[in-house]
Amino acid sequence: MYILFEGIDTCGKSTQIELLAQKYPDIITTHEPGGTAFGQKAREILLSDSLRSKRAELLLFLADRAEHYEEVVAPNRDKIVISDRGFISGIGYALANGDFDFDELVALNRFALKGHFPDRIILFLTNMETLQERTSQKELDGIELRGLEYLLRVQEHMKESILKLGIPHLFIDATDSIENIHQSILTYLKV
Ligand SMILES: Nc1ncnc2c1ncn2[C@@H]1O[C@H](COP(=O)(O)OP(=O)(O)O)[C@@H](O)[C@H]1O
Ligand SMILES: Cc1cn([C@H]2C[C@H](O)[C@@H](COP(=O)(O)OP(=O)(O)O)O2)c(=O)[nH]c1=O
Repeated sequence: MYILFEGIDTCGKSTQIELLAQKYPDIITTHEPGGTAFGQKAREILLSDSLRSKRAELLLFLADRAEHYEEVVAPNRDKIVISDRGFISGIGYALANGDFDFDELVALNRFALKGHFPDRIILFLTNMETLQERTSQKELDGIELRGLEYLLRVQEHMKESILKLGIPHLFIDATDSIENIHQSILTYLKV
């Protein structure tokens, strides 16, 4: 089973994935961008936000996704693979960042994933207050420096995209406690 943990920066994805990985060592945990050797190189370029072309940025995230699918997801279809981010980030950040068309982005991501969209998506939904509080605790990367309003627009695009695509999902209140969120996820995944 291929599961995405999705949401904007600091919403709590990594914290929850770490809890699951500790409890269920057989779960394969990974992330985008940077889940492969190629992806690590792509991640450096992408997080520096140094590309002039928004299309170049999109295509580099798609190349990371294609390599990640080939190297990490496809060989483990018989296991539980949880990825910290995936194509919903791809669509959400691109829609908030430039004049891209939703259907075009879906087609490009379908191509990168060889038609294999995730089986489940868990989307963490945060708010401005929590976003301000948590981003103030960290050094922001180039994409995060586009601003908190940008990130909240990304979040809206993520939510709309999941609903439009009809992929089975769970929306999480990212402002809830770590333990409550953990229990909600265990119940949803029936683990
Ligand atoms: N439910 C929560 N309540 C309070 N703080 C949280 C919660 N989940 C995560 N955090 C804290 O918020 C910060 C970002 O969490 P993280 O899991 O790294 O988010 P993401 O992976 O989505 O960027 C970390 O300092 C983490 O300890
Ligand atoms: C996977 C992906 C991520 N991104 C962005 C989201 C993040 O700002 C950045 C990845 O940084 P990362 O540190 O992995 O995210 P987080 O801060 O949530 O731990 O790249 C895209 O713009 N498009 C994509 O397709």
